[in-house]
Amino acid sequence: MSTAQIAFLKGHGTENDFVIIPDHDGRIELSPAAVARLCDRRAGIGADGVLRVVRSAAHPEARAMAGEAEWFMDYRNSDGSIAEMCGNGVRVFARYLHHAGLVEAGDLTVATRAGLRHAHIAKGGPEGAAGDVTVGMGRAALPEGEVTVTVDGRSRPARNVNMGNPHAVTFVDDLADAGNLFTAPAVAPADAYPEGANVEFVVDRGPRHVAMRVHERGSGETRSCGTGACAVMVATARRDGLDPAVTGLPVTYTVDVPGGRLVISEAPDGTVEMTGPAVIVAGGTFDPSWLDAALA
Ligand SMILES: N[C@@H](CCC[C@H](N)C(=O)O)C(=O)O
Repeated sequence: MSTAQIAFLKGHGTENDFVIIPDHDGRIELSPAAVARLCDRRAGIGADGVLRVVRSAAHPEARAMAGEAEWFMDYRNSDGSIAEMCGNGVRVFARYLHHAGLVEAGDLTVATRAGLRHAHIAKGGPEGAAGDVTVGMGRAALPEGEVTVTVDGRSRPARNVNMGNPHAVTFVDDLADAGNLFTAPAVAPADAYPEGANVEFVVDRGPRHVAMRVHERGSGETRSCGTGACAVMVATARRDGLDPAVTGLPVTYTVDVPGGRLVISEAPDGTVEMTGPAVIVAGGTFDPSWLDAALA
């Protein structure tokens, strides 16, 4: 790492928060330990994850998408691990691009490890309020097979949903039943999730309205998870006997998370779309030698 100061911003989507590192030409090497230190809420900047903003053409994993998406979202969990996809991250990534003057409000396409994601940045409201960002999240895959989630010695059936990344969705009577989500709930069988799982606990709030808590793989309990909320929407719709591919009608749910509210729809072609807020709250610089010293 060079000794030049590194610029960062801090942003969140329904309080799923990120350190954003603009690295347009792909010059910054972020080791897992450096990511974990940046995300440390006491010894670092503090976040659920890192969004490195790189031109697709400058990143080997995204070069093939450069013709369709100028920007690649290099997402990392707070423990430094890499995940395929981050739904709130795409909204905050789009907000950053707009905030930095790199894109106009309206439609844009973002390259991610799960492929291309199409987003729409709504024009801001009155008095400078930021508009919501909508993201096309692709289709949910629903692998067959029984899955269980165990908390405090009690096992519950769960639905295996893949939104580009893996989720186990289970229904509870009370969100407190999820217990302490700082540690990962046990999910079985292990071979249903060879790469680990994000685990969502869901309660009903009303017609087509649920609330959830989540333990995120690689980040612990977070205040929101966009892919998790989409997995919850699809699992809840199927539990409610609703499948847009069968009825030919789209279905929409409101999903409350501890950090806010997301609105999620599934279309008859199976594509899932999520709308919610995305905010940039601060920016600054850090000296990379701080990371080196901290990690030495
Ligand atoms: N917070 C994210 C999901 C981030 C990735 C996840 N922890 C994983 O490892 O799959 C979201 O908003 O989707």
